[in-house]
Amino acid sequence: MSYALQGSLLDQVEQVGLRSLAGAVRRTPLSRGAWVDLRPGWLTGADELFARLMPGGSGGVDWRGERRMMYDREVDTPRLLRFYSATERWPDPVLQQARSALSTYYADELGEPFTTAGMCLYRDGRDSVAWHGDREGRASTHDTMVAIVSIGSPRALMMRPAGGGESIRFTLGHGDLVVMGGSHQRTWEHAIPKSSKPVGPRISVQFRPHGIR
Ligand SMILES: O=C(O)CCC(=O)C(=O)O
Ligand SMILES: [Fe+2]
Repeated sequence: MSYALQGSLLDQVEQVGLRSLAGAVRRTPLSRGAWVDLRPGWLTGADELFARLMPGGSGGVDWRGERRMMYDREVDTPRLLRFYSATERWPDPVLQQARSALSTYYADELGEPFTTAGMCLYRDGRDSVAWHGDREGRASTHDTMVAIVSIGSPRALMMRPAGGGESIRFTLGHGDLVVMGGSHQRTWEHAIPKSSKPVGPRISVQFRPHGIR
Protein backbone atom coordinates (compact mmCIF):
# COMPACT_ATOMS: atom_id res chain seq x y z
CA MET A 1 0.00 0.00 0.00
CA SER A 2 2.67 2.49 1.02
CA TYR A 3 4.72 1.40 -2.01
CA ALA A 4 1.88 2.23 -4.35
CA LEU A 5 1.54 5.64 -2.75
CA GLN A 6 5.25 6.29 -3.08
CA GLY A 7 5.15 5.30 -6.73
CA SER A 8 2.39 7.75 -7.51
CA LEU A 9 4.19 10.54 -5.64
CA LEU A 10 7.34 9.89 -7.63
CA ASP A 11 5.37 10.08 -10.86
CA GLN A 12 4.02 13.45 -9.82
CA VAL A 13 7.48 14.76 -9.09
CA GLU A 14 8.45 14.24 -12.74
CA GLN A 15 5.64 16.54 -13.90
CA VAL A 16 6.49 20.16 -14.60
CA GLY A 17 5.29 22.02 -11.51
CA LEU A 18 6.28 23.87 -8.37
CA ARG A 19 7.01 22.79 -4.82
CA SER A 20 6.04 25.04 -1.92
CA LEU A 21 7.73 28.30 -1.02
CA ALA A 22 6.32 28.68 2.49
CA GLY A 23 8.74 27.18 4.99
CA ALA A 24 11.30 26.29 2.31
CA VAL A 25 12.92 29.65 1.48
CA ARG A 26 16.17 30.48 3.31
CA ARG A 27 17.26 34.10 3.60
CA THR A 28 20.86 35.31 3.74
CA PRO A 29 21.23 38.97 4.73
CA LEU A 30 24.02 40.77 2.87
CA SER A 31 25.54 44.18 3.66
CA ARG A 32 23.93 47.56 2.85
CA GLY A 33 20.33 46.38 3.12
CA ALA A 34 20.57 43.69 0.43
CA TRP A 35 19.55 40.08 0.89
CA VAL A 36 19.29 36.78 -1.01
CA ASP A 37 16.62 34.12 -0.66
CA LEU A 38 17.27 30.57 -1.84
CA ARG A 39 14.80 27.78 -2.51
CA PRO A 40 16.70 24.85 -4.03
CA GLY A 41 14.66 22.52 -6.24
CA TRP A 42 11.58 24.74 -6.37
CA LEU A 43 10.63 23.54 -9.84
CA THR A 44 9.78 19.90 -10.52
CA GLY A 45 10.19 18.35 -13.97
CA ALA A 46 13.02 20.81 -14.70
CA ASP A 47 14.42 18.62 -17.50
CA GLU A 48 11.07 18.55 -19.27
CA LEU A 49 10.62 22.33 -18.96
CA PHE A 50 14.18 22.84 -20.20
CA ALA A 51 13.40 20.78 -23.33
CA ARG A 52 10.25 22.82 -23.97
CA LEU A 53 12.09 26.16 -23.69
CA MET A 54 15.20 25.27 -25.72
CA PRO A 55 15.39 26.40 -29.39
CA GLY A 56 13.06 24.15 -31.40
CA GLY A 57 11.19 23.06 -28.24
CA SER A 58 7.41 22.98 -27.96
CA GLY A 59 7.32 26.31 -26.09
CA GLY A 60 8.24 28.05 -29.35
CA VAL A 61 10.63 30.53 -27.72
CA ASP A 62 12.06 32.83 -30.40
CA TRP A 63 15.47 33.32 -28.79
CA ARG A 64 17.33 36.44 -29.91
CA GLY A 65 20.86 37.69 -29.86
CA GLU A 66 20.87 41.22 -28.48
CA ARG A 67 23.02 44.19 -27.81
CA ARG A 68 22.65 45.91 -24.50
CA MET A 69 23.84 49.08 -22.78
CA MET A 70 26.24 48.18 -20.05
CA TYR A 71 28.39 50.72 -18.18
CA ASP A 72 27.34 53.32 -20.80
CA ARG A 73 28.62 51.18 -23.68
CA GLU A 74 26.64 49.02 -26.08
CA VAL A 75 28.06 45.48 -26.02
CA ASP A 76 27.10 42.19 -27.63
CA THR A 77 25.63 40.00 -24.93
CA PRO A 78 27.19 36.55 -25.26
CA ARG A 79 23.95 34.70 -24.57
CA LEU A 80 20.48 34.52 -26.15
CA LEU A 81 17.56 36.46 -24.70
CA ARG A 82 13.79 36.68 -24.85
CA PHE A 83 11.85 39.14 -22.71
CA TYR A 84 8.16 38.43 -22.05
CA SER A 85 5.95 41.37 -21.07
CA ALA A 86 3.09 40.86 -18.64
CA THR A 87 0.48 40.66 -21.40
CA GLU A 88 1.92 38.53 -24.19
CA ARG A 89 1.61 34.74 -24.50
CA TRP A 90 4.25 33.01 -22.36
CA PRO A 91 5.87 29.78 -23.54
CA ASP A 92 4.73 27.55 -20.67
CA PRO A 93 1.92 27.78 -18.10
CA VAL A 94 4.29 26.87 -15.25
CA LEU A 95 5.97 30.25 -15.73
CA GLN A 96 2.70 32.07 -14.99
CA GLN A 97 2.19 29.75 -12.02
CA ALA A 98 5.66 30.66 -10.78
CA ARG A 99 4.94 34.37 -11.21
CA SER A 100 1.74 34.15 -9.18
CA ALA A 101 3.31 31.95 -6.48
CA LEU A 102 6.13 34.49 -6.09
CA SER A 103 3.66 37.40 -6.07
CA THR A 104 1.65 35.72 -3.30
CA TYR A 105 4.65 34.71 -1.21
CA TYR A 106 6.30 38.16 -1.37
CA ALA A 107 3.11 40.29 -1.47
CA ASP A 108 3.55 42.01 1.91
CA GLU A 109 7.24 42.66 1.54
CA LEU A 110 7.27 43.68 -2.13
CA GLY A 111 3.97 45.58 -2.16
CA GLU A 112 3.35 44.86 -5.85
CA PRO A 113 3.20 41.74 -8.02
CA PHE A 114 5.90 40.27 -10.22
CA THR A 115 4.84 40.94 -13.82
CA THR A 116 7.48 40.19 -16.47
CA ALA A 117 9.69 37.22 -17.35
CA GLY A 118 13.13 37.78 -18.84
CA MET A 119 14.72 34.62 -20.16
CA CYS A 120 18.42 34.01 -20.90
CA LEU A 121 20.00 31.02 -22.61
CA TYR A 122 23.68 30.35 -21.93
CA ARG A 123 24.57 27.90 -24.69
CA ASP A 124 27.90 26.82 -23.17
CA GLY A 125 30.66 28.06 -20.89
CA ARG A 126 31.56 30.89 -23.27
CA ASP A 127 28.18 32.53 -22.73
CA SER A 128 28.09 34.81 -19.70
CA VAL A 129 26.92 38.11 -18.30
CA ALA A 130 29.30 40.68 -16.82
CA TRP A 131 28.98 42.29 -13.39
CA HIS A 132 25.90 44.51 -13.26
CA GLY A 133 22.82 45.43 -11.22
CA ASP A 134 19.33 45.32 -12.78
CA ARG A 135 19.13 49.09 -12.34
CA GLU A 136 16.79 50.26 -15.05
CA GLY A 137 13.68 52.01 -13.85
CA ARG A 138 12.83 52.30 -10.17
CA ALA A 139 15.50 49.76 -9.20
CA SER A 140 18.08 52.56 -9.38
CA THR A 141 16.41 54.38 -6.47
CA HIS A 142 14.07 51.93 -4.72
CA ASP A 143 14.28 48.53 -3.06
CA THR A 144 12.82 45.80 -5.25
CA MET A 145 13.14 42.09 -6.00
CA VAL A 146 14.40 40.01 -8.92
CA ALA A 147 13.55 36.29 -8.71
CA ILE A 148 15.51 33.84 -10.85
CA VAL A 149 14.60 30.23 -11.68
CA SER A 150 17.47 28.26 -13.16
CA ILE A 151 17.16 25.13 -15.30
CA GLY A 152 19.59 23.00 -17.28
CA SER A 153 23.28 22.75 -16.47
CA PRO A 154 24.38 24.31 -13.19
CA ARG A 155 26.28 27.59 -13.50
CA ALA A 156 27.79 29.93 -10.93
CA LEU A 157 25.85 33.09 -10.09
CA MET A 158 28.31 35.48 -8.43
CA MET A 159 27.46 38.47 -6.23
CA ARG A 160 29.66 41.25 -4.84
CA PRO A 161 29.18 44.68 -3.29
CA ALA A 162 28.79 47.33 -6.02
CA GLY A 163 32.17 48.71 -6.97
CA GLY A 164 34.06 45.65 -5.82
CA GLY A 165 34.70 43.57 -2.75
CA GLU A 166 34.67 39.94 -1.77
CA SER A 167 32.31 37.95 -3.97
CA ILE A 168 30.00 35.11 -3.04
CA ARG A 169 29.10 32.21 -5.31
CA PHE A 170 25.84 30.33 -5.74
CA THR A 171 25.74 27.31 -8.00
CA LEU A 172 22.30 27.22 -9.58
CA GLY A 173 20.57 24.58 -11.62
CA HIS A 174 17.84 21.93 -11.64
CA GLY A 175 14.91 24.20 -10.85
CA ASP A 176 16.57 26.22 -8.08
CA LEU A 177 15.09 29.61 -7.11
CA VAL A 178 17.16 32.59 -6.01
CA VAL A 179 15.64 35.97 -5.13
CA MET A 180 17.74 39.13 -4.86
CA GLY A 181 15.95 41.64 -2.65
CA GLY A 182 16.12 44.82 -0.61
CA SER A 183 18.70 47.23 -1.98
CA HIS A 184 20.46 44.44 -3.93
CA GLN A 185 20.13 45.91 -7.43
CA ARG A 186 21.72 49.23 -6.45
CA THR A 187 24.15 48.23 -3.70
CA TRP A 188 25.34 44.86 -5.05
CA GLU A 189 26.22 43.45 -8.46
CA HIS A 190 25.77 40.00 -9.93
CA ALA A 191 27.34 38.08 -12.84
CA ILE A 192 27.41 34.72 -14.58
CA PRO A 193 31.12 34.25 -15.31
CA LYS A 194 32.44 32.31 -18.26
CA SER A 195 33.45 28.75 -17.47
CA SER A 196 36.57 27.12 -18.89
CA LYS A 197 35.20 23.68 -17.97
CA PRO A 198 32.88 21.95 -20.44
CA VAL A 199 29.36 22.96 -19.42
CA GLY A 200 26.01 22.29 -21.07
CA PRO A 201 23.30 24.86 -21.74
CA ARG A 202 21.48 26.69 -18.94
CA ILE A 203 18.26 28.71 -19.08
CA SER A 204 17.50 31.38 -16.49
CA VAL A 205 14.05 32.94 -16.05
CA GLN A 206 13.97 36.25 -14.15
CA PHE A 207 10.70 37.52 -12.73
CA ARG A 208 10.54 41.26 -12.03
CA PRO A 209 7.88 43.78 -11.01
CA HIS A 210 6.57 46.27 -13.56
CA GLY A 211 9.16 48.83 -14.67
CA ILE A 212 12.19 46.99 -13.27
CA ARG A 213 14.81 45.61 -15.65
O1 LIG B 1 21.34 34.18 -15.73
C1 LIG B 1 21.06 34.64 -14.64
O2 LIG B 1 20.65 33.92 -13.72
C2 LIG B 1 21.22 36.10 -14.38
C3 LIG B 1 20.74 36.96 -15.50
C4 LIG B 1 20.83 38.41 -15.19
O3 LIG B 1 21.44 38.81 -14.26
C5 LIG B 1 20.13 39.39 -16.04
O4 LIG B 1 19.71 39.04 -17.15
O5 LIG B 1 19.96 40.54 -15.60
FE1 LIG C 1 20.82 40.77 -13.76
